[in-house]
Amino acid sequence: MEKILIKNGRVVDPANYIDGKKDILIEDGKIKKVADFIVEDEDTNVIDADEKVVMPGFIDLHVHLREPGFEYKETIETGSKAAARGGVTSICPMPNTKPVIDSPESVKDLLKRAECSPVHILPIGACTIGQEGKELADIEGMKDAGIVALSEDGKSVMDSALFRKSLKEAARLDLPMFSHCEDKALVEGGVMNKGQKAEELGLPGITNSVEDVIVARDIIMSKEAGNRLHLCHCSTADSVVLVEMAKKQGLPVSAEVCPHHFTMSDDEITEDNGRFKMNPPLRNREDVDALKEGLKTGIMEVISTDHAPHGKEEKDQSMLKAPFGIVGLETSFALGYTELVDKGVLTLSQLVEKMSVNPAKVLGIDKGNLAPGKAADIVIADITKEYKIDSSKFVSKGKNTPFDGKKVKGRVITTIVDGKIVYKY
Ligand SMILES: NC(=O)N[C@@H](CC(=O)O)C(=O)O
Ligand SMILES: [Zn+2]
Ligand SMILES: [Zn+2]
Repeated sequence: MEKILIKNGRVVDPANYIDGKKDILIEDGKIKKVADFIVEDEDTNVIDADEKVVMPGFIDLHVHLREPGFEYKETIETGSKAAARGGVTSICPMPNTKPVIDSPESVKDLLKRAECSPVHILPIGACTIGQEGKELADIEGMKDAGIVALSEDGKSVMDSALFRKSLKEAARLDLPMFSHCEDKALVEGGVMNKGQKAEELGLPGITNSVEDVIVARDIIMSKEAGNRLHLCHCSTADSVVLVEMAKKQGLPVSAEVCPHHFTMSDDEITEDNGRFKMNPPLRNREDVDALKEGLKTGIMEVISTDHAPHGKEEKDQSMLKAPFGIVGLETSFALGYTELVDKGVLTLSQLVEKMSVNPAKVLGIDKGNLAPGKAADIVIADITKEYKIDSSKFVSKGKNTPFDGKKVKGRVITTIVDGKIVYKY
């Protein structure tokens, strides 16, 4: 296998308290050496990373790949290539495909399909059969087949007694539960955040309580069941309050924030168009500020995208009709760098913690770390030059983003997975 030497880059590796100029030698898919100066052999591929940052590859805990069943929106191939383009070296696909990933056979089928992927694919299994919320799935069988977490994402398991059963299985099998928090009955047809903007556009609103009551329920129920809980796409100020409360009690609770929720508030929605529609919705400024503060203080530990590709026709219509969801794999680092690091909310090292180190901790996997001996999952990025997000360049089939044309900094230049270059700008 090719030897790679990454020279002169600013290595940002918070797991090893490193933020400074280093060379990294990669051999046999692993990190061989990290030092101030490494001399290359003749047969080494040297990557000049001068003025670039070198980080552990990002791990995205929340991605929708749409295969099987909705290949017109995305396939495993296009979604995983989008990940590579975004510097994301491991992705966790959610089970809301058709059929749903709810059995050992469907997990095995997914992993077989995933052989085409340039990045690691770590599947998530559904809590209930068909995500119908009626009957518990074969969780143990799915664990044996290779799932890394459980989630009913797309909805909550609204039957609390059934949810308790899945939490107990999660605890028994040591699988984290990834909760999509949404009280279905409270949605009442809402399509965007309830507030002045929704009124202006004449659209039905989604209140914060839709999320908050299930965040509270899931924390309380996980405390009783003894499972690890990871709260998906937190969007409200009170989610942050509740996560802080759980942490103060020492509960194994983690929470993620998606780039769109810390980048944009509902007052920035310019028109009634599906590209502004996702679940949970873009919230108000106070919520956005609370999420940023939560990221800064460390209450919110993970940034993941909830990459949710949809077809052009589906999305290019009123929010009343368009499906929920926006893409994120190819813009997450740029939005994180631009909105959080460049604006002084986080250091670059803290951003890497939230995109690489902490997601690995949530899963309990040995990644997000550039020490010698570790797998060489690495991203090299340029954080100096400003550019505009251009959705027509996305390799994802989904072009549905509200950030087209947005000026950002933070461009992924090279992505390496297990010592192999899988993307080059
Ligand atoms: N986030 C979304 O708006 N949509 C997701 C489902 C989900 O993450 O809940 C999807 O699968 O499209
Ligand atoms: Zn969700
Ligand atoms: Zn999702």
